Order: sequence, then C-alpha cells, then structure tokens
Amino acid sequence: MTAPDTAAPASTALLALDVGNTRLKWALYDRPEPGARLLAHGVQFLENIETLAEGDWRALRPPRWVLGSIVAGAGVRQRVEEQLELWDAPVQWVVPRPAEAGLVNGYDHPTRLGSDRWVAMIGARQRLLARGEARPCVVVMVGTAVTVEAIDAEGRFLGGIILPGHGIMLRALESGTAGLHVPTGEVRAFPTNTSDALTSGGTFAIAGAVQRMWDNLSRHTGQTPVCLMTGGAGWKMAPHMTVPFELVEGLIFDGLLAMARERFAASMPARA
Ligand SMILES: Nc1ncnc2c1ncn2[C@@H]1O[C@H](COP(=O)(O)OP(=O)(O)OP(=O)(O)O)[C@@H](O)[C@H]1O
Ligand SMILES: CC(C)(CO)[C@@H](O)C(=O)NCCC(=O)O
Ligand SMILES: [K+]
Repeated sequence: MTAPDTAAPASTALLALDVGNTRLKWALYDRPEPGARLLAHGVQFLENIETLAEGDWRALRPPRWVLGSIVAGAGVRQRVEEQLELWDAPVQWVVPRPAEAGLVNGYDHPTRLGSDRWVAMIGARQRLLARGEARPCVVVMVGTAVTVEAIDAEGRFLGGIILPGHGIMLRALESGTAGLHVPTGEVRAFPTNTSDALTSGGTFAIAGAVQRMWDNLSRHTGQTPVCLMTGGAGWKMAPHMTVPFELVEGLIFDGLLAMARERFAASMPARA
C-alpha cells in the first residue's frame, strides 16, 4: 500500500547533539544519514541550556530522531532532556559499543570510553573510507580537553590519550604557582617572556603529544598515518603542528550521521 500524495510528509529530520565539557553544540539535518542537508545549527554554553526550547529551538522543524553524544554529567543530561520535551522525538545518547559503523573499540571497558571520542573516530573512519583511504589514522580533538586517538588501517581503535586543553593547562599553572598571572602571549620557538612561555608551552604540549601518537602509530603499523584534527580550537593549533594533518570541522557530527544511518535509516519512508 502506498500513502496518498496529498498526505503531509512525516518529518525525517534528525537533531544531532554534541554535549561537551563546556558547551552544547547542535545540528538539525533533513534526514538521518551522511550527506544530509544541514537545516540549522547552533551552540550554547552549558549554563544556558535552559534557553534552548524557548529560544534557538522554538521555530525548528520538529525532529523525528534525536541522537547525541554527551560527556557532561547526569545533571546536565537531565537539563538537556527537559529542553527536548519540546518535541515527541525520544533521545538516544550514544554509549560506545565494542564495534559500530566499521570501527572496533579496543578500550579495556568499551563503554567507559568518552562518547565524543567514539563518535569522532567513527566520523574519521567514515571520511577516510568514503575516499578509499583505508589507512591508519590519528584523530585529534582540541577543546576543553584534548584527545589523540590511534586507529589502524583495519578500523581498530588501538588506544588514545587524554590531556588538558590549553585553557586548563594555563589555569592550572595560574592557580598552582605564586607568580604566574599574565595575559595570553604568542607562540614562539624561543619564548623570552612569561606570556609567550606559557602560551607556547601549552601549544607545544599538544603538538608534541600528537607527534608522539603519530610516531607510535607509524611504528606499530609500518604505514604513514593520516591525521585528522577537529574541535573548536583546532584552527589555533594548526600553524604549530609538526605532523601532516587535515583540519576538519565537525567530525562528531559526521560520526553521528553515520551512526544515525545504521540506527534510523531503516525506518525512513521510501523515497519516490
Ligand atoms: N591557543 C590555543 N591553542 C589550543 N587550544 C586552545 C587555545 N586557546 C584556547 N584553546 C582551548 O580551546 C577550548 C575551546 O575549544 P572548543 O570550542 O572546542 O571547546 P568547547 O566546545 O568549549 O569544549 P567542549 O566540546 O569540551 O564543550 C578552550 O577550552 C581551550 O582549552
Ligand atoms: C576525555 C573527555 C573529557 C574528552 O572530552 C571525554 O571523552 C570523557 O569524559 N571521557 C571519559 C573517559 C575516557 O574516555 O577514558
Ligand atoms: K568535546
């Protein structure tokens, strides 16, 4: 049986959420699969989540599905879910699995891996496969915290590192020492003042960590890895990286779309 042409089309929109340590990022797509059209997107500090339903989300096309990554705690999750009551769509929060969307999870306890890390890696793997490059890959996310992951050519997540983001590093130094309270400086090869020394130190710590994981993965696989870097502060790191890399926007959203295809595409109305 086919529905009459005159019936209003059911929404096939997907709301994708990336609830980080500091901010919530959201994106509304016209359908739940890679290549979907982006209808609207935005970002809100976690303190301001309460404004979403009455504000940014008020006039949106109602999503049929909501799929999210969240690394913030239960309190934040509860507050996001309250805003989502605006629509009927139930929310699915990603919990990392032993394997999904072409990626195998090598974590000792797969569900303890941060969902943002899992989703970004799925996004990275899909991106490489889409262009026929099944190569080892280093995935870098630069945000409140920094993560650097290693994936082999077969799509096995071998392991990764977590380090403080640039902001946390500098705040830790400020609060842990007596005399370090200075404005942001410049990245210099040989810093000669405190501001430059701090800013360069944080930047080199991140660039050096990426170099180290890239070396580990090269040695382990005997191949030259691809390095994909994402996150709001990725562009700040870009001039200072020591391995070849690509800056890619929204790996988390790429990953959420790939997962949405596996979870929801079967319940999409057939296209004419
Ligand atoms: N020069 C810099 N180099 C690298 N990182 C920086 C620099 N300046 C700021 N940052 C980092 O960028 C972060 C902001 O990045 P981003 O916008 O991705 O974070 P966020 O969305 O707030 O994080 P989350 O996703 O964890 O909520 C800051 O917390 C800080 O640690
Ligand atoms: C490491 C962060 C904070 C990065 O956002 C997040 O992925 C997280 O809280 N992870 C849980 C611990 C883990 O990934 O081992
Ligand atoms: K994040």
